[in-house]
Amino acid sequence: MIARPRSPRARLIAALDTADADRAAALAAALAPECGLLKVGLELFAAEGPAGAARVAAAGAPVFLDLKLHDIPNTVAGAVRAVLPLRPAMLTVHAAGGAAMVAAAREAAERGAGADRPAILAVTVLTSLDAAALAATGVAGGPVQQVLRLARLALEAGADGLVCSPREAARIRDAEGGAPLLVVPGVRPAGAAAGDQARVATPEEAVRAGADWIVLGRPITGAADPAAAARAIAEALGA
Ligand SMILES: O=c1ccn([C@@H]2O[C@H](COP(=O)(O)O)[C@@H](O)[C@H]2O)c(=O)[nH]1
Repeated sequence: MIARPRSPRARLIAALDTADADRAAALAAALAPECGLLKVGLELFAAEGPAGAARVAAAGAPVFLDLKLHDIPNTVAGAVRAVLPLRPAMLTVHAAGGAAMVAAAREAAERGAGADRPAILAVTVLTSLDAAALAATGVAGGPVQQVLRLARLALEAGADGLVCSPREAARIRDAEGGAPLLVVPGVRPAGAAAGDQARVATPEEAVRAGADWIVLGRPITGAADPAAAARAIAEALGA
């Protein structure tokens, strides 16, 4: 399983959100030397399938397969088995799928790949949801409470780590300690547009709050020079 990052550059995960495999491959080639991992998400996977992910992996950096699996345990276990040949370093499931589903994902990964398995990360509360949007889904108590509740559930069920916003990272560290891997999207360099992200902070704030890895998409891929944008973020973290 993937080890914690040892340098500012290694902390950086570039999200390659595009439906175009040629563009994803070009971004991957430019960004592999500048980042710890390259993230393949729903957009590329829905458009190009495992072949799209394989083109990103060909750039040489470990791949974070951010599929946010959320289904009955048997189906999630099958999906985990199906993506193992891509050898992802990280794979996401939704904590809201419940303890049995998270446990099924972990077991399928272990059985299929042994020590070489991907880290199973549980997404807590999407960073695009503010308190009002979360309340509208029927969840009372606000994002922090819900993140902490889902974090405990997922870790007890066998998740290796969590996906949360930078706003909850420190609270998770207080509650769960240093062991869980913490992957944090909703990160914006000072002055960058938040877009649809609701719970955001800067890269430096996210790392100070306890993030192991930070995920940035549009601030990197939307830049005129994505490699330079990634380098600037790593430099701000002390590279
Ligand atoms: O709660 C979550 C979980 C995953 N993501 C993913 O991270 C990137 C963020 O992209 P930006 O362009 O930097 O906003 C994207 O791929 C999401 O699917 C997230 O944002 N929030």
